[in-house]
Amino acid sequence: MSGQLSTTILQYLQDHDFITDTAQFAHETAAMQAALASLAARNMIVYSHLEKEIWSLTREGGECLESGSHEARVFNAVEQSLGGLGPSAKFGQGAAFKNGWIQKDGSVFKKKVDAITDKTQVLLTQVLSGDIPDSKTLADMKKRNLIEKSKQISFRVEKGPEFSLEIKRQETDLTAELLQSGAWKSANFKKYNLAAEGAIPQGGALHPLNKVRAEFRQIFFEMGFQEMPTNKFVESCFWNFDALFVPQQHPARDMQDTFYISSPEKALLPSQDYLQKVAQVHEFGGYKSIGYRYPFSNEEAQKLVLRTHTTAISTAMLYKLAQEGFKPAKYFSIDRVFRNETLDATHLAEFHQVEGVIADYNLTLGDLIGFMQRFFEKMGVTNLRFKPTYNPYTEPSMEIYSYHSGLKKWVEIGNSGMFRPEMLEPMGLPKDVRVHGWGLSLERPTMIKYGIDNIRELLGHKVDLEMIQKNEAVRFDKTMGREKGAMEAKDAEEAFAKAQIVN
Ligand SMILES: N[C@@H](Cc1ccccc1)C(=O)O
Repeated sequence: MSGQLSTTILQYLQDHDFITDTAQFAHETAAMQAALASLAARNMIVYSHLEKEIWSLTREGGECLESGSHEARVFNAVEQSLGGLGPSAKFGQGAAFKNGWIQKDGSVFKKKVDAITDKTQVLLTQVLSGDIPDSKTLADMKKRNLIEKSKQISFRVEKGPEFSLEIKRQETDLTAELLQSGAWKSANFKKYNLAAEGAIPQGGALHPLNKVRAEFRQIFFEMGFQEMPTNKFVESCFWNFDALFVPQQHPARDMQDTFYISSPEKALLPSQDYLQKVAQVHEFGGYKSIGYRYPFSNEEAQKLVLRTHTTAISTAMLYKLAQEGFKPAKYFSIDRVFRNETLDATHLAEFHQVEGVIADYNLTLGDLIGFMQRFFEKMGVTNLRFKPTYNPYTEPSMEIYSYHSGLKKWVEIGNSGMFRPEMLEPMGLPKDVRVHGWGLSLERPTMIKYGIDNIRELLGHKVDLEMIQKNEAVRFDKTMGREKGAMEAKDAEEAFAKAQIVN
């Protein structure tokens, strides 16, 4: 509280009982209000707002007050030179003519009278002192941009029940000292300000990707899936490609598509036995396959990459499952993958892949289609179609499409398939075990749910931390279409229809 101003107010009230208008103190409004609010909180004063419309001079008006009106300046300059007058020459001529101050003699201006009274300047002085001229004159001055109307806030103040000249210290806390000394009996306690806004708590906030990830995880857990350990970004080409029966010449392995690691230079290879079997199936086939018939290179298999899909982890998990003695399993993961993409509003060089794998005896393509329908239904996407496609590691393979009612077309939302025998049998999985797999990106549904249309606002160095902090903790309207009041199935379907896998 500004002590000086408070003292002035109290002093004045002591002598006068009330202040009709604090404008008389010519003090800044905000400081005045703060001082009054503080005194009022102690019941020392009572105050109310006054709002007045006042006329004040514009910058131009101020200039005219100082150097004379435009017309007076024209009058004074005529017969010498109007050149130095600037815009005043233009503005003032008309009025100087109208006032009968000047006349035109051929092409030159001449004075018509000897002396003038600058009425405009006089009026400006009046306005400044609060002496307001008649409304026609006011309107005229306003039109000439000399004066403007503004609001002035001031206050009416009177003594309050606790009025005194002395501002007593107010206690904010009941302390042990106050209690022990007995001072609490006479102490003056500061009132709680229940209308004060609390301090914004410092703390972390969940990123939208984390929130949507949590929703996907929930669906997977509900459906009996176990989470795969995806906590490593670097993979060998063996696990990222070879074990998946991706030929060593496949375009996806090109530098343009995949980030290679230069140091360390080499990864460890898996067991000699498994490596042999994988090399064998690439070179010569087996399990009713004719293979790719090229010389398999261990060096190529040992190269290190930033994993291009989490299917590398699924593959290692399936291998482990085979080693430990096969039991039916359902695995999922949601984690980061890297691809050497051209960056644009919907593509980054890294994104998160949602991936699922189901391994069981004698699964069919029908089982996969049925499962996909149930899986996507949990997210509110009910209208699915499947289109045959090609993946080196699945056969058959299906792109998953959903009808986008906004775009009025079928849009790809995921990729899926049944892993090939060339991939599964070298692992030692029983022959009648079939494995479903599918994947989609986490970014696309998140962008749709949170209304973000540029991926760079979601991930990377351009992310606005405030956007993350201010995001709702819970989206009541946009959950996966399961709870009451959840996103309309149609909207959810549309949202997910946009969630295309980046492949
Ligand atoms: N790995 C695939 C997704 C997929 C996983 C498993 C089976 C089929 C497809 C991708 O990156 O798009």
